[in-house]
Amino acid sequence: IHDFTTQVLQRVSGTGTFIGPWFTGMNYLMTCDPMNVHHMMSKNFVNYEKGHEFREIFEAFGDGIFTADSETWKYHRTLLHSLFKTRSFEEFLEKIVRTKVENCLLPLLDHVEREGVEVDFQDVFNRFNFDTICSTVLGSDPNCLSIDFPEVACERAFNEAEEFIFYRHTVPKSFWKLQRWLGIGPEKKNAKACEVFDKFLYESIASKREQLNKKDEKENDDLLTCLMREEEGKEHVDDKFLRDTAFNLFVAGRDTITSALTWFFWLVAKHPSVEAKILQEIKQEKEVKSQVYLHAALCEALRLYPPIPFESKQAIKQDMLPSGHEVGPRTTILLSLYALGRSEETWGKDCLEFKPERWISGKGGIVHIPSYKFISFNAGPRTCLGKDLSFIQMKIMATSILKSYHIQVVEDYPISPTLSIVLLMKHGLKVRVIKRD
Ligand code: HEM
Repeated sequence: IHDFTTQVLQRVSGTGTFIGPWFTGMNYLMTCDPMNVHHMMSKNFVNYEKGHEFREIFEAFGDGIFTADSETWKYHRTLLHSLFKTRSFEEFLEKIVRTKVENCLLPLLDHVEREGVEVDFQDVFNRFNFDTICSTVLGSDPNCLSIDFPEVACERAFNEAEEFIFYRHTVPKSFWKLQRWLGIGPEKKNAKACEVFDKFLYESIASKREQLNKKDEKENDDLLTCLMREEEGKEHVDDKFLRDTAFNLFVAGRDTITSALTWFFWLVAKHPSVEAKILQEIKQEKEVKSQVYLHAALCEALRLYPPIPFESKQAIKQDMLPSGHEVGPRTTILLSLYALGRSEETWGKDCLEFKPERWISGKGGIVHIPSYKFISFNAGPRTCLGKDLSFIQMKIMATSILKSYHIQVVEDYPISPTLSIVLLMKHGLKVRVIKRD
């Protein structure tokens, strides 16, 4: 569907109207025009919100940052910004990631190599990231990543709840609402998954409160503890508020990084010259922040395969987009991040090629590309809050793996994207790992 959308948008110069059959009520304006993106995300930001319909579809997100608008969003944004953008939080995350790599990821890959078996890298990254996000947000590690690939109920429930959201995008509102009311079909499965995941979150919150009340907490730096400490006594900081914040951070931080790393490793496996250049850089640069070529290769993977392939916005008042399209109040606008990353007008004739070099300037630094063109981390006031942290984590993981192993994708393995709100691989990424000398 993403490639199809890209082709259609190219034919209509980047913006067009999509009207579903009359009974579906599905009328959208679709765009991948960077000027429209700049207009909606930055210049006239106040006129474009997520809107009520978005909140209905993304019900499981509650009142967290992803679905919030206006004052509620500002409150969440300021709060999370103050927690994320500190040196100590960056160090806390880096320590968690490095420990997990040393204690779990590398031993698991050693085992896989010794046994000579195939492994699904997407599953490995998903498990790694679930453990990492649990440690970062809740301060505890469920150990999903281990050589026996255990089935962890809360992780599975989270996967199901997330996959389900796409379903609500594809059927008329009245249809899913009826299914929800009757408790049947995918709605029933989703309600069960949410119940399991909510139980896990509420239990974690309760045990944190107990620790804080007893004042026997160790020096905990996890986000939930920081939030409880800083916002103590504020009326709205109840269990529901903490649940919603945690859920939003799980979605933000888990599948996005899984998606980015899975497509990155697939692209690197298909481009041996890129792999050789990354390895050469790893030998020279010990600090992840100085690895320019690896940074460029990750940006290139994110351009071609943006983990969040589309976003939706709703206009509040009548407006005119730079492309000349009129939008009325409550018009839903779908932005195809996927199509924008593959637009010939923005990226040139070689837009479909994987070329990290396009990100490197003559002076050897990273070329600055405005976020309304490289939109994988969103643009304007709602730019992703975890962008810098993501690069640190992805670079540590990519360096640790590539330094020790050559990755070989299983021949003829089917590679195609899922139909979901996050661009994962439908069949995972089956690989063999070969130890380097
Ligand atoms: C490769 C990794 C990542 C990518 C590509 C990415 C991309 C995005 C995108 C496209 C949005 C806008 C979504 C929307 O408004 O519908 C977003 C928002 C956000 N991201 Fe990320 N993200 C990544 C990792 C992370 C991580 C690790 C965190 C933190 C744990 C994070 C935290 C957030 C938050 C809090 C927002 C909401 C910002 C707001 O609405 O003001 N992200 N991200």
